[in-house]
Amino acid sequence: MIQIEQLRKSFTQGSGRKKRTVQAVDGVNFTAPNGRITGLLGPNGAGKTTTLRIAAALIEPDSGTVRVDGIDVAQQPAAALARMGVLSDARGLYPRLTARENIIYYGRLHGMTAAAAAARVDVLAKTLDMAPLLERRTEGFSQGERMKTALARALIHDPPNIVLDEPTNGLDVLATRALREALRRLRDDEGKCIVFSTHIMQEVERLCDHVVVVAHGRTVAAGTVVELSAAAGQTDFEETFVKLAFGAEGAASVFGAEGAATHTTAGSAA
Ligand SMILES: Nc1ncnc2c1ncn2[C@@H]1O[C@H](COP(=O)(O)OP(=O)(O)OP(=O)(O)O)[C@@H](O)[C@H]1O
Repeated sequence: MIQIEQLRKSFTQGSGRKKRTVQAVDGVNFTAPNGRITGLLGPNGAGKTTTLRIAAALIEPDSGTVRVDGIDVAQQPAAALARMGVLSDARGLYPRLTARENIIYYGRLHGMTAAAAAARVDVLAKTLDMAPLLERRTEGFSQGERMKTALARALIHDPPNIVLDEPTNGLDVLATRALREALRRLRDDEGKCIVFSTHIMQEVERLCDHVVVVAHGRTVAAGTVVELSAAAGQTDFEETFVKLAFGAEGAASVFGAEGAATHTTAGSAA
């Protein structure tokens, strides 16, 4: 289970008169239980990646907490990461290693024995339907093949929690469907807690048990697709999302989403 409470994070850019503070995350809250797929849905710049980077102990929050199975990520990052598989947008693989070698290497970094890592690769190859890829060097892999290998690598230590940042980016329809199928299997057969971020409504409608809508760095709504649509008084989920994420000015704001989704304050002159 992943619990995020009152998360805040700002970034400062430039210096002197050009100094700007971007409030990337400004009060994100949600709980992602085991055996469920939780979608973090928000427009560009809403703070999804920053939230997931904090959850994965890649950056520290200004305030707020992330707990993974009760473990505070900021206080015990290694213990939390041992219980978490993270697929970020950087899917760097070692090109000269085969898919199997790439995956096993991460298992060894997690302290697994060679035999345990090898056995786990065979299980993952079935779950992710990637057995034919295993002995190929990853150099020249397609986006879908890279994604599967990176996901297997993230899951090598059999973590109960899985965090994916925009996992379908760059995938075609078949690769996207294969990923969805794999995530459903991980939820249904292994009871994993799965959290993924996206700005694609159809992704959320097809896959998520629970949706957390993030806008302007904040959680603005949470529930099932049906609950959110009912609360917004809409039958169409795209309309629901626009209403929840952009409010009454909805459609007009969509075109200014980048600016509308963050709060910037000019810094004082040095
Ligand atoms: N390292 C950084 N330095 C400065 N600003 C940052 C940094 N990381 C993120 N931001 C800013 O914080 C805001 C939130 O960014 P974030 O990447 O978390 O949004 P997102 O919801 O993942 O967006 P997208 O869907 O476009 O990937 C954006 O305005 C972004 O420019």
